[in-house]
Amino acid sequence: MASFFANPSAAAALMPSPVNPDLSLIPRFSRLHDPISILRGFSCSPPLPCGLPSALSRRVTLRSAVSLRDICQGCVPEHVLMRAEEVGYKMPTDVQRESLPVLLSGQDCVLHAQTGSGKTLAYLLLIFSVISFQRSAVQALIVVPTRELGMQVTKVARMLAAKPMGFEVMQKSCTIMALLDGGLLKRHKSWLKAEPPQVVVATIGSLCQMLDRHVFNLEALRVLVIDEVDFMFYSSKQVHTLRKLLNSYSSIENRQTVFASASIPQHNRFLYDCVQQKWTKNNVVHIHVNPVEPMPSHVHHKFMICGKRERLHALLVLLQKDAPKSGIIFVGEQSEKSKKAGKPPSTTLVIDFLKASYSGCLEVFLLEADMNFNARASSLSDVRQGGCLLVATDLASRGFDLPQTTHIYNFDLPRTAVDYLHRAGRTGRMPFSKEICSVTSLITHDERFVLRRFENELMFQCEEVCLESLAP
Ligand SMILES: Nc1ncnc2c1ncn2[C@@H]1O[C@H](COP(=O)(O)OP(=O)(O)OP(=O)(O)O)[C@@H](O)[C@H]1O
Repeated sequence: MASFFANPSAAAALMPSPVNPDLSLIPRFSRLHDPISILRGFSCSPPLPCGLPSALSRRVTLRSAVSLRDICQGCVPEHVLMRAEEVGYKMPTDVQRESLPVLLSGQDCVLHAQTGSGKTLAYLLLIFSVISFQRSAVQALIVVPTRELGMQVTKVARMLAAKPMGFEVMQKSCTIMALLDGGLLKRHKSWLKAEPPQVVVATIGSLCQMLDRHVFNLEALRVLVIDEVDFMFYSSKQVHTLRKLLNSYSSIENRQTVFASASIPQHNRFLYDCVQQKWTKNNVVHIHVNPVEPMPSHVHHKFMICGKRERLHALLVLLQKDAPKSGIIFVGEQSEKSKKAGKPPSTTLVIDFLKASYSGCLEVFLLEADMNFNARASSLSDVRQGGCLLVATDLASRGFDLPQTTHIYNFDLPRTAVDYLHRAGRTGRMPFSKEICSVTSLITHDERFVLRRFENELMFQCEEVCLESLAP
C-alpha cells in the first residue's frame, strides 16, 4: 500500500469523494474513462492483471481549506513558495491539493485532471522540492509534445525560480533550459557541456538528438515528467524514443516519474503498462480528479448548423454577437490531397476573410505547424499580450494556456472526442473564476451525429443556436 496511507492523520483527512456514478451514463463513458473503476468506488483501481501489484487510483478529496504553503512548507524552498504567492498561486486547485502530498512523499504519479486545472504547478513544485540548486547537473526533465507548450512551461518554471521581492539570501539560482525543436541547438550544446542546468524542458526530438550525441546524460536525474502523456504515446511519431527515454537513459529507481494529461483513454490499461514496462515503480499512484466530469462545468457548448459555404459568414455573425474578450478559432489541418492540388489551406481562407470583414477590436493572428519557428514564436508572444483572435490548427489545442480566452470556435469539427476536449480546454482556464466561457462548433447536418457522439463520450450537452436568430 502507498506510504501516504501509512500516515494516519493524512489518511483520516481523506474522504471518499461524493461522486455520483450515474449508471445510465457509464456505457457512454467507456472510451475516455474506465467504467469498472467508477463502479468499484473511489480509492483503488482494480487489481492489475498477472498478479502485478495494484497501482493506486486515488479519487479522494482533502476536505480542509489548506493553502499551497500549508501543503508544501518544509518540502519546497521558501523562496519558491514566496514567488508562487507573489504571482498569485496561494490556494491549491483540486489537482494540486490531491497530488502534492503524494508527489512530495516521493511516489510516482499519473496526474489525470481536467484541462486548465493546474497540473503544471503541481509537478513544478515537486521539481523545486527535489533538486539541489547548488549542483550543476540535469536533475529534472520535462518532456512536452510541442515547442509552444515547452515555451510556456519554461516560462512558468523560470517565474517560480526567480528571486522574490525582498528576499535577501539566495546563494545560487536555478537554471532552466528550453530544448525545443527549431531552437539554437548548437548554443545549447555548449551550454549543456559547460554548465548543465538543473531543469531541462524539452521536446522529445531535440532531447534525443542531444542524448544520442552524448552531449549530456541523465545520471543525476531525480524527476522525469511526461506532459500530455496520451498524446506522446498514442499520437506522437516518436514513441520509440520516448520508450528509450523511460527505460534506457535513466533508471526508475533513481528518479520519480510523473505522467500528466487531461485525457488518458483506458487509464487502467495505461497504469498496467507503466508497471509492467517499468516506466514507473510498482506503487505508482493515479490521481484522478473529477472522473465523471471530464470538462470544466462553466464552459457552455453550442453548435450551429450551416452549409460549408455559409460557414465564414456564420463565424463572422457569431463573433459580432459574442464579442469575445479573446478567442481561438480551430481549423482542420490541410489534407495531403488538397496540398497536392495546390489549394490554399483553410487557415489562410479564414485569416484572409477575417482580415477583410471582421470589424471588432481584436487583432487576428495565425498559428499553424507549417509556419517557421520564428513566426510561430512571434505569433505566440503577440497573442499573449492581451485579447486577440487566434486562428489555429490543433497545434494550439494541447496545454496552450491563454487564460483570457473566453470563446472557442470549431470552424472544423475535431477528429475525435479527445481532440474536442483539449480544444474546449483552451477556455475556462482560470481555476477560481466561474466566468461563463463557450465553445461553438459550426457543423453541417451530416456532422450532427459526430458531435452527438462527442457529447456522449465526454458527457456534456450542446445547445443549438440558429444563424437566423443571430443575424441583425
Ligand atoms: N493554485 C493556483 N492558483 C491560481 N491559478 C492557478 C493555480 N494553479 C494554476 N493556476 C493557473 O491555471 C491555469 C491553468 O494551469 P495549467 O496550465 O497548469 O493547467 P493544466 O492542468 O496543465 O491544463 P492542460 O491540461 O490544458 O495543459 C494557468 O493560467 C495557471 O497560471
